[in-house]
Parts: sequence; structure tokens; C-alpha cells
Amino acid sequence: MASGTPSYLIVEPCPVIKGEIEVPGDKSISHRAIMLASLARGKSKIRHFLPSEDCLCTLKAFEAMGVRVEKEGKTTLFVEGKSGILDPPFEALDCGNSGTMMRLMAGILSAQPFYSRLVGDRSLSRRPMHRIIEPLRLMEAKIRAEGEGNTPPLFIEPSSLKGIEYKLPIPSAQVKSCILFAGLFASGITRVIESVPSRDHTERLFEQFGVRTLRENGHIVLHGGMKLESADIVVPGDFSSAAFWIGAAAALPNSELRVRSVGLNPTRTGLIKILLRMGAQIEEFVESDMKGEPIGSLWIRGNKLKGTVIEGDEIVGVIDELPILAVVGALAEGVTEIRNAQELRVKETDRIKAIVTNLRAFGVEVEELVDGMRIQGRDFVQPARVESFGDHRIAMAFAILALRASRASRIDDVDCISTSYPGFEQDLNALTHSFSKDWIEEPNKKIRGFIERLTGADKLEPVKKKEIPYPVITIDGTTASGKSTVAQEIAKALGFTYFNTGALYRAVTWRILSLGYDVHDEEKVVEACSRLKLRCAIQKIDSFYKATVILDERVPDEKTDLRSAEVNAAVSIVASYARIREWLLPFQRELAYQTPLVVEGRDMGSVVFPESPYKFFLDAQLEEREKRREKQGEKDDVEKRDRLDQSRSSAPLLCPADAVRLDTTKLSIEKVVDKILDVLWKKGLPITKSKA
Ligand SMILES: O=C(O)C1=C[C@@H](OP(=O)(O)O)[C@@H](O)[C@H](O)C1
Ligand SMILES: C=C(OP(=O)(O)O)C(=O)O
Repeated sequence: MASGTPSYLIVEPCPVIKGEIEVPGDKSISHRAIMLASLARGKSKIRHFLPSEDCLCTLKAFEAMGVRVEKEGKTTLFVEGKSGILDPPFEALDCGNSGTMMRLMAGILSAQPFYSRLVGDRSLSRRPMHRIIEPLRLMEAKIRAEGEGNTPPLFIEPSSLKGIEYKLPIPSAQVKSCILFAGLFASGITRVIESVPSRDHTERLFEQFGVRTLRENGHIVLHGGMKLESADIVVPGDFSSAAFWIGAAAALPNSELRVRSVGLNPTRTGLIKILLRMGAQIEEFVESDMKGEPIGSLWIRGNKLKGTVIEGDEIVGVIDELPILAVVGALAEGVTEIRNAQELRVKETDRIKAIVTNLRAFGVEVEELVDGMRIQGRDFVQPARVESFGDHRIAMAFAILALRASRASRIDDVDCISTSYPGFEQDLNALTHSFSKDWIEEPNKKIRGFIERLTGADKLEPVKKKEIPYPVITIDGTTASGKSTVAQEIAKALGFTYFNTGALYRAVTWRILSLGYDVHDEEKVVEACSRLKLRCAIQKIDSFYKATVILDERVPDEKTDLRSAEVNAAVSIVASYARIREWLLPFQRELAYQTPLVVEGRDMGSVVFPESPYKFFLDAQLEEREKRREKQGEKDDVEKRDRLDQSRSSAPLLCPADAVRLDTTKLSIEKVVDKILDVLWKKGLPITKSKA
């Protein structure tokens, strides 16, 4: 991901995430720990430091100002502090992509006895700096923005600062921390007043470095001139990085996830409260208060969530989690609304625009608001190719949404992920890998066990119906009613996998015949089936996905094997045996745990997928159907086969009561396909209107 060009991430769908995770260190705390350790007296130790690009920029800047840093591996640092006075840097300090770094550094550098310049990348160079320039100037700092409209670079001249009382016009931990850092070196008292509490890592770390602040009713009071003493800091796992997994596990039904050693500072965990309100199952265990920062673990179990409104004072506590919350909202039932989040427009990118653009690409209906968005949730999304807009949180949030698509999606320009979460891709693979993609052998094993119990047994064990994570469109119907062609077209239009379950019965019949059995001898047929090695593979032909049956490691030929006159004559007999149908039932259902399906057959809507809300039944007048078969050059007694299928005792051919019935006698294939897509669209499947 992070190396080589072009940088993109292909995300395969995965209906659940399972496992345990420990995320890298907290970005906000890592920045601050370096800053304070560099300014302190003596040698500090920082463990579980986040070696991400943003934090490495901070580290490099202090090294450029004479701070000596020793590393033990990538995440343990020993920092020799300079007792408050840094060396002048030879060149501009590069803040890369990091707003936090630039704003906090501005507070520190305003009090240093040298000139300095702070520069950033393209994204940072567009971000507003007036918010820190104004209070710093009130403190008598000499700072100016060189970019248009108070944007970076920032140029700072030496000056003596004085304490101020400042009420934050917007809730922002960066602005608050900038003032507090400057306040350390200012004369007198600095008082910052916040009406909504923002993250308080600076205040907590000040304590760890021996500087006390008074905190009461939203007032943070600091006496200038206090000295920082070295400290031993353990950085907790970054809650904002864990948020991607927490959101994914909460929103993907049947997921189970444990997040270990993560920061649980209440000013950061607003996401948990919102997810609980949406119906999530999350348990929080605070295990230790690492001298100031609570740390612990979370257990999350997946559920179908309900939409919610996220607004007002709640926003500041989830400011970095709003991209993943939007994704969770897109998978929840009903509408999720985000309001009062205009701050998102001045993050690494305009996150409101980026989220709206990308949700739409995934087929989600969303309305852009000046200060947020209104999202119409859905069960799953269509695969998409989207951009990160150079924003790490956008890239990661949409990698999570892609898990719920029917096919692989592509997220472009994902190098930015390394600004906050190096190792994201590996973690994604680990958490989704535990959901076995190698399903081919699995169902076969289950089926073998099943048939072993079946043969000779007089009682059939009912198949346990666990919830299917993907949509299944069932198309049943009489012989030659147009099922195959229509089902294939629907699968193509939606990007779903086409599965002709009739072909499964045909394949078994073909194999039984080629092994020399008499299909009328039910006991022998069942017994022979118990020895068959049956599996299924999904074939991709251009953009069409098709489930192909493989029997005893042979792929039967569609025309010569499966549609031969012998198989045509015998298939309805084999298919009438209850035990054969029972045997093949879990095999068919298993596929729906792997991929969205368009299934074609005779008992799809009635027996195999009775819970599907997308059922269709095709029929046509007998003469028309006979003509169609003849045209295909096949010898097939259509009437007799229908009679056999309709009269068998096990899973007879019938039109389920809740299916949409279509008489195709006078309809072209296109018309039938259009009608079905139209129904599916109205039922809420994400079909682009041009297809519907
Ligand atoms: O202080 C911090 O470490 C941060 C504060 C927040 O920004 P604002 O203070 O601009 O809201 C947050 O979005 C950012 O990722 C980190
Ligand atoms: C906004 C973020 O960071 P920063 O402001 O430090 O660039 C973020 O990490 O989401």
C-alpha cells in the first residue's frame, strides 16, 4: 500500500470481522509527548510512540532544534530535553500533513528566542490558521501567516509572551493546546475557557511532566514559568484508529472483535456512546489509568444498527470519527444525520464533500448539508472505485464500507493512511482473513458429514438457518420460462454472482449416470451421492460472476454433459428425492454467506431462501416454452418435467406467495429484466437508475 505507485487498496467484501486487535499509539498524545519531552529538563522515555508520518515530522522538527533522540525499535524513544530553550533551526520546519503539529508548534515557537517558519504539504497549506494567530497575538506573539486567507506557511519572530484569558470561539483541542503551550512560557496566568470539553491530552500530559493546571467548569488555568520535568510516558492505542474496527464490528452483523490496550479517555470515546444509541453491543473495560490516560479494552459484537442524529456538543468528541460514523450510518436502518460539523470542511480535505461523494459512488443515497449530511442507510452497497482525497480517515472509512459491497472495491491514493495508521492494510487483512474465504472445502466437509448422517438415517436433521449477510434474489419458474437468461442478466446488472441451482441437480444426475447407476434406484443414488466430492467455484468471465459446480474434480460441460438428452430425461427424477434435496440445501445456502446471489431454480424462494425479500417466479404458456426449447436444439419433454417437478413431495415447484409472478409469453428478455430491476430498485437495492 504505502510503497510504490500508484497507491491504491483493493478491498474484497467480507460480511463479518472477527478477532483481536491492538492499534498503534495515539497520534495526538505522541505529538504532545515529543513536544513536552523536548522542552523538559532531563531524559524522558516514550513508549508505544506512533511512528506515523505526522508524528515523525514532529520528531524531526525537534531534532532540527537540537533535541537528541535515541530510539529502541520504532516505538520507544528516549528524548533528552532542552529545559525550555531550543536551538534555532537552519531551515523551515516541515509539518507535513499535520494540523496538530503546526498549531501546537506555533504556540511553542512563539516563545522561543529565534525566528522560525512552519510549512506544510498542499493539504495543510489550505487549512485555516487565524484561529491560533488571533490568541497568540493577544499574548503578544509576533506571528503571521504567509498564505492567502491566513493559511500556512507561518512565520514567527521572537517576543515575550504574556498570559491571557481566552474563550475558545470554536471547540478545538488544537487551539486550546496552542495557547497552553504558549502559556507555559508567558508571564502571569493563562486561562482558556471552553464551552464544550475538547480532548484534554495536553492538560493530562502537563501533569505527567510536573506542570499543574487548574481545571474547573470549562476553565483551564495555567501559571506561566513553571518548569517541565522529564517523564516516562506510555502512549495508549489510538482510539481514532481503533474507531475503524469498532465501527466495522458494530455494524457488520455477527462480527466479534476485541480491541486491546486502547486509549479510553472520555473526551475521545464519544463514538461508543453513539454506537450504543444505534443499538450496538459494546462492552468497555478500563484496565489502567496510565498515570493520566485511561487505557483498556473493548468487546464489540455486530448488529443491525439503527440510524441516529449526531449533532451539537457531541460533535467535538467524535470529530475524527465522523467519516467512519457516516459509513456506519450508511449501513444502519433508516436515516443518520450529522449536523453542526462544519469543522469537517477544514480538515485534511473537505470531509463533508469527500464523504458525500464516496457514499454516492457506493450507491448510498445521501444529502449534503452545509454543516453535515443526511444518509439513507441500506443493507449493503455496490462496489465502487473511490478516492481518498489525500485524507487518511476518508481512505480508511471507505475501506470499511467496501467490506459490505458485493464485489471488490478500490480506494485510490491511500499513501496518506500512513500519516496516522501505518499497518492499517495488514490489520484489515488480519481481521477479515479470519473469516474463511477458502469456503470451497468447508461446505464440502459439512455436506459430507451431513450425508453420512442422511444415508440410512430415518430422521432428517433440520438445517439450521443462520442469518444470511448478503442479498439473495430468487428466480424460480417452469421449464424454459426464461429463468437462466433473465437471472444472468440480473446478475450482470447488479454485479452479483449467478447460480443456476438446476445445474447442480443436473451435475449430480450427470455424474450418477456416468457412474452407471439407475436413477430410479433411490437408495443407490443416495448412497452414490455420499461418495461424490462436490464443490463450487466462482468464475469471473469479464464482469460476470458465475458459480460453477465441480464434481469429483471435473467441471461438467454445460452443453454436452449437463444438457444432454439423458440428463434432461433423468434430472427431475434425481431432483425428486428428498434426501438429495436435503443434501444439497446447505450447499446452496452456503454460497450466500460468500457473495450476493441471483439464484435460479425451482424451490429457491420456497425452500432454500425463504427469507429472501427479493423473489420472482417466471412462467409462460406451454406452447411458447416448447418452442423455446426446440429453438435451443434440445430434446426435452417440457410438460412431463413440469408435472414431475410440481408433483414431487419434497420442495415441489410452486410460486411462493410472496414472489412477484411474471408471465413471459409475450415479453422480450429485456422487458422481463427491466421489470425485475424496477421491482428491486423499488425494494431498495442500490441499482443505478439507468439500469432500473
Ligand atoms: O488536538 C489534537 O490532537 C487534535 C484535535 C482535533 O482537531 P481540532 O482541534 O482542530 O478540532 C482533531 O481533529 C485532530 O485530529 C487532533
Ligand atoms: C484532523 C486530523 O489531524 P490534524 O488536524 O492533526 O491534521 C485527523 O487526524 O483526523
